[in-house]
Amino acid sequence: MPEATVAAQPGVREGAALLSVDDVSIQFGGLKALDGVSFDVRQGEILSLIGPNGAGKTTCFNVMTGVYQPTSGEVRFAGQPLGRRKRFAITRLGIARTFQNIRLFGNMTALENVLVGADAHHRTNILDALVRSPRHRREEREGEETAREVMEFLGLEKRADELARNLSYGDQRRLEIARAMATRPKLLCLDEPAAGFNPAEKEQLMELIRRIRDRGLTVLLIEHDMSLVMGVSDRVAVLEFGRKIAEGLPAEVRNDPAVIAAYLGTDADDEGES
Ligand SMILES: Nc1ncnc2c1ncn2[C@@H]1O[C@H](COP(=O)(O)OP(=O)(O)OP(=O)(O)O)[C@@H](O)[C@H]1O
Repeated sequence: MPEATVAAQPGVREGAALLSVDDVSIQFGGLKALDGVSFDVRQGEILSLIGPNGAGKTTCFNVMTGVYQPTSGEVRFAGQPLGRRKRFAITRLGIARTFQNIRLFGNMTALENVLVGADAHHRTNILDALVRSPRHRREEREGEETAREVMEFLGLEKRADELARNLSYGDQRRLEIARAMATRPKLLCLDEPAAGFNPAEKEQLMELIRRIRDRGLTVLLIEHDMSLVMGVSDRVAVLEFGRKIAEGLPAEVRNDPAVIAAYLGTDADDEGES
């Protein structure tokens, strides 16, 4: 993969805020899905966003990726307000995400799915594509290079020519991550990547998330599986009913009475593991 893919955001030093969610609220009819939420995702960290069902975690991702506009407050990426940028513009800025429910193109090959991600940075237009201009051919070549490198990183290189729908569940989940990584993000947002995984697969996923961070990416994780969250996160932020109720190191958060109460008084370890 080209060096720029893995480089840290220029001008953002390790540990400084890469993404800032600043007093963000969003209302759906009578429901405040997010209510004055603020937190930073620091350059180079793995931050987990946790909370009971309906707490607002996915809504937060949707606000960060241009799916929804906040009713008030602001999201800044590398110091720039996202404003009313559309999804593709936010992808180009360097934020990529996966979805809670797998969203692949089932009738396309694994490689073609990843190429969709790699295309995010293409500058050529339809005319370039029609006449197969040199720039278009160069972008295609670079896109394929990036896609194949990312697939290899995720151990999917042998699946490149298989239809996405024929891949195992675990490989489909990894393919989603590959597609997001092929957009060459600085911040990778993973929405419940361990859903449906057995303990061995969760271990592998933890290892993968660390390797992704070691490539220079910053990772924001939504996850219900507490052993994974506690095992992989540098810091954890907790939402409940659209409000942030805690933020800190994993050990601090797991012992926070408000967090324990939010998980209905059950041991946080039990959440999501049923
Ligand atoms: N487009 C929408 N229109 C109306 N309500 C919405 C919309 N999107 C989310 N909500 C509501 O906002 C609240 C927060 O939802 P969200 O999906 O962000 O929660 P979550 O923390 O991701 O939950 P889960 O862990 O179950 O995925 C929920 O009450 C949900 O029903």
